[in-house]
This record gives sequence, structure tokens and C-alpha cells, in this order.
Amino acid sequence: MVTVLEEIVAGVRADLAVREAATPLEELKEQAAARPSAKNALDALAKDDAVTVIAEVKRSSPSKGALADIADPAGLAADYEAGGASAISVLTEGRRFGGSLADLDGVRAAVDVPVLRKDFIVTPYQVWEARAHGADIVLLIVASLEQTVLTSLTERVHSLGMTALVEAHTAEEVDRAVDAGARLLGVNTRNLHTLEVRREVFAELAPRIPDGIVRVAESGVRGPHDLMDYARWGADAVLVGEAIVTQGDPRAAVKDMVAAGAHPSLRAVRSR
Ligand SMILES: O=P(O)(O)OC[C@@H](O)[C@@H](O)c1c[nH]c2ccccc12
Repeated sequence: MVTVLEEIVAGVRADLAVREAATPLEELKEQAAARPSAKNALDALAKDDAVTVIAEVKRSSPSKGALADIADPAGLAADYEAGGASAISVLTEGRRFGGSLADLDGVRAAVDVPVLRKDFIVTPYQVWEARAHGADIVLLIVASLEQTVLTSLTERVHSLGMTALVEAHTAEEVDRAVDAGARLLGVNTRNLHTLEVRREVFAELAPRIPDGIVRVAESGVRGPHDLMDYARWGADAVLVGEAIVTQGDPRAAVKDMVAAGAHPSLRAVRSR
């Protein structure tokens, strides 16, 4: 049976072939070299006294369809930054998530915090592309990559000065992410097959992540309460999409989450 992930990756590969034909890798490398160096994502996301927020620019998703009509992704990202987000995630996948590299360009120009390229990365070309468009963090999804490819893509991301956010869904995938050299490890609590969120997956898997690796809880944060659950279970950062793009006032929504992440009651229960 073809999974949702496989179906998305097939579309990503088809779109990638078009871009590869238009822009040779050598040209991308020149564009990447002309960029200021990538920002340090680990410093931005791992705070001793707070759980940080990665706020996502997300128009639609395979599970929910259209979420928000985002005409000005750069303005939205500036609002997220003003609300206190420590990093901005930008979906660049077009077919299912409605994103684009133009969104990444706009956001990069609008904010100072690290920017994550959120896509289905399967080749080094896309990693160069991320850097050429100013990304500081690149998502790598363990479930869609063979181990040797995962390891070499993680090394490629790090060698370009960026940080890989290596995403796992299961215990086995957490171990593979660690083996691949992840320094920033995301547990996505959305099941890839059913697309349903079960937040407790983070509580189950976080203890497997060795100390020193920054832990990100991804998906299913409906508000400050869910962020605090993830924090108690050991998250250093949370990644939030739907709950903030569907808010009338995204800056205020981010601000509430950031405040929850800095809540004094969390200090006693967080280990780092
Ligand atoms: O909208 P939510 O439930 O806050 O989830 C955000 C984020 O976790 C989700 O967009 C995501 C996590 N991993 C991904 C991989 C590809 C595309 C999207 C994602």
C-alpha cells in the first residue's frame, strides 16, 4: 500500500526534476556561497529557563485541507517573531501544503531568527537549495529516508553550517536519527498512516533521546496547555502550525505560547 508520505514524496520528486532542469547545482552553490552564514539554531532553541516556540507558516495540510489563506507569509512571520517565536518554520512543499520557495525567500528577508525549510528532502540538491534561499534549519524525515541517505544528508546539512531537524515517529526512528548524527531531534506525534495526533507519543519517546540532543515536540499543540504538557515530558522546543495560522491574531497566539513556555512552574520539572 502506498502511504501518504510516499505519495507526497513522489510529487516532490517530480517538481524537483523541473527545478533541477532550470537551475544547475553549480548555480545553486554560487547562490548559497553569496548568503550570510547560517544562524545557530541550537543556541536559539535550547534555553535553560524556557521551552521555545517554532512557529510555522502553513496554508494547508493533507489531514485538514485548507487551513488559512496566507497572502503575506513574510508579514505573518514578522508577527510570529514579534510574538517571541525563536524560529520560523516555512513549508515549501506545494502540492499538499500550498508552500513554495518564494515563501521561504519572503520570510528569510523579514525576520532575524533562524528559519526552517520544511519540505520532503530526499536529495543533496534540496539541501543546497535550502541554503541558497537562506534557510538555517532543514527538516529530514527519517521515515522517508534510507539510513545511509539520512546520514549523508544530515552531514551535508551540517557541513553547510545549517542544523538538521531530524524527525522521528517511532522508537526505532529515534534511534536512527541519533545514529545519523542528529543534534536537533523532532518527535512528530502525528501518525503518518492515520494522520491522527497522539501527544503521548512524545512522552513515550523523549527518554530515548540522549542528553545533549535538543528535543522538539511537533504537531498537535492547540494552545498553551498542550505546550506545557510537552514541556513536562522533556521538550526543549515545540513546533506549532495549525493553532496559530487559524487565529485571528497570530502575534498574540504566539505570545501566549511563549509565555507558557517560560512559566516558572516548568522550571522544577524540566531536566536540562
Ligand atoms: O499544525 P500542527 O498540528 O501544529 O503541526 C505542525 C507541524 O508539526 C507539522 O506541520 C509537521 C510536522 N512534520 C511535518 C513534516 C512535513 C509537513 C508538515 C509537518
